[in-house]
Amino acid sequence: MHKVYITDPLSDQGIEKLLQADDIEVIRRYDLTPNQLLEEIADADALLVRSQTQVTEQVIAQAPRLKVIARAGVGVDNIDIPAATQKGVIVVNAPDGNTISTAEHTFAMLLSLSRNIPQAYHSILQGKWNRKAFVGIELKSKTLSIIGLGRIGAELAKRAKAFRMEVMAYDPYLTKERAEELGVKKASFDEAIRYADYITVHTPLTKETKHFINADTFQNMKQNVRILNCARGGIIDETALYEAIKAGKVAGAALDVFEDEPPIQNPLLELPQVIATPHLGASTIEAQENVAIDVSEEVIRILRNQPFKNAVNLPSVPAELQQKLQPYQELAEKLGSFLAQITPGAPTKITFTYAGEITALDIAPLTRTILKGLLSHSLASVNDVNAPHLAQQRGIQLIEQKTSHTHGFTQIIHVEMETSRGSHRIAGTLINGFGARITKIDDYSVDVTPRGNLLYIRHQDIPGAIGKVGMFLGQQGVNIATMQVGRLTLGGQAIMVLRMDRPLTAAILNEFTQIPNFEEVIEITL
Ligand SMILES: NC(=O)c1ccc[n+]([C@@H]2O[C@H](COP(=O)([O-])OP(=O)(O)OC[C@H]3O[C@@H](n4cnc5c(N)ncnc54)[C@H](O)[C@@H]3O)[C@@H](O)[C@H]2O)c1
Ligand SMILES: O=C(O)[C@H](O)COP(=O)(O)O
Repeated sequence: MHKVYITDPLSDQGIEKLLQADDIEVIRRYDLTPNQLLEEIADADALLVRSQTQVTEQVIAQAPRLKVIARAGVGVDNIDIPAATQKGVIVVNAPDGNTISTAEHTFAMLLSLSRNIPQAYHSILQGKWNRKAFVGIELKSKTLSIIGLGRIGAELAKRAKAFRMEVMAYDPYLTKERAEELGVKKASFDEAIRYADYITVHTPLTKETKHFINADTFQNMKQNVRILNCARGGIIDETALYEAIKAGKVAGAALDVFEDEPPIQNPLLELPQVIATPHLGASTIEAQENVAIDVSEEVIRILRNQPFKNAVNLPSVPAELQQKLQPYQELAEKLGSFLAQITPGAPTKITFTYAGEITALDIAPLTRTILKGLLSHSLASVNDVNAPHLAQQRGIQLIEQKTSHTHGFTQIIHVEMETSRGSHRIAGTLINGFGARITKIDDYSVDVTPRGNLLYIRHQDIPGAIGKVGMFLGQQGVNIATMQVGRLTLGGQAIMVLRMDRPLTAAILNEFTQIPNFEEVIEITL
């Protein structure tokens, strides 16, 4: 039974599939202190959060069974992604489900800011009828600059256009075609800042966007500019914003997010020009249902080892590619595993070479799988998520290449591993109707099904070697299912690969290695 912990409130309708799954137990624990969280989630297989739960390195370390952290929303800045990646924990989010709600909320803030609606409401509740104090401005013909024209930025642009605003956007990934399609002017950062009547930020919070809007930026803005942040606290420097409002440069600000949430004694909230909401961008019935459905489905797929879509710490593999690569996955993992078992020493360089039909595909996911197979023999808890990271951490050089040399096969995957104690190579293919085959080990051509209990023997090619192996294993009651012999020259070095019906005991293996002329005897489990 998989244990799924939900530590921020999610829509009941949205998590229905999780609640109904026979193999899943859902445990809901809200408003935990950081210490309670550490105590509670020790047996979690999955953790579902919104923006409130801080999923730190310590939290991840505390949950050794954790396979997936799912963020029911967009921003993953409350999750320590490097720590999750290192531990092989998949992080998924729900990038699409709250786009419209957040764009609408931003637009509501834009209108509220322009017409002083929150301030006027507050005043009327106090019994006042002060029409002069709340004279606003129209949106029509004003310039709105959108910093970050992604999903939310683009939806906001459409709404602003409908209100006949001039829309400018700064986004380094914005193409001319996309800007034209949305009817927005593609601007430089400086232009977006200099000519705007309203500036709204819709980027993620990253090292680059932290304090993107700062004291210097405010200097370059128009007098009486209005500022909005419904993305992430920290993109705008709050101290600089406070000073700019106080100095009369900024006429007003609308904030849904803060550098520290909840904002306690934040001086910005004392200014009458500032309107604020408590991180409500995604808080609609629809958005909450959407994101909860999205992450519930992802979590179920991941716990059941099925393909999933929105991993933040794994390059996404389109479903069509995933389907085409599927038949190669087993071969890839077994090649890595076999090679690791015959190659002693610490890996320094691994070269992955692909030839034939397979080169038409994006082979990066296969490289990750081979690497997982390779590293699993020396490291604990390796998976597709952390394998490249673990290799990089250990200074292993990874080379991925494609070639046209198929050596007569439709496709070939070739892996060479160099270690502190030498190097070995392995190649394999998929044979139509027969499945995966190892076709080469170092320079020896073989035809080995990479499955089960194998015995790899390196020996001198002398008469009687095969008989000795058969006799020895027969005496031990071990049946040989298949046997492959590879040699380069008559009487030279040779190898044997046997498939046995059962594994050998340590004592039998030890006795085997004592037989003269068998230079290396390695039992391989695939
Ligand atoms: N207030 C809320 O409740 C709420 C709800 C949803 C999302 N958000 C936040 O809104 C933000 C945007 O979400 P989204 O779904 O539109 O994301 P998105 O990934 O679709 O869009 C982000 C855009 O920012 C651009 N960008 C990245 N770095 C940039 C930079 N240095 N300068 C300019 N542009 C840059 C990207 O190219 C991208 O187009 C995120 O921070 C997210 O966490 C907040
Ligand atoms: O990044 C997001 O999706 C939003 O900030 C929403 O956060 P929430 O799920 O805590 O409302």
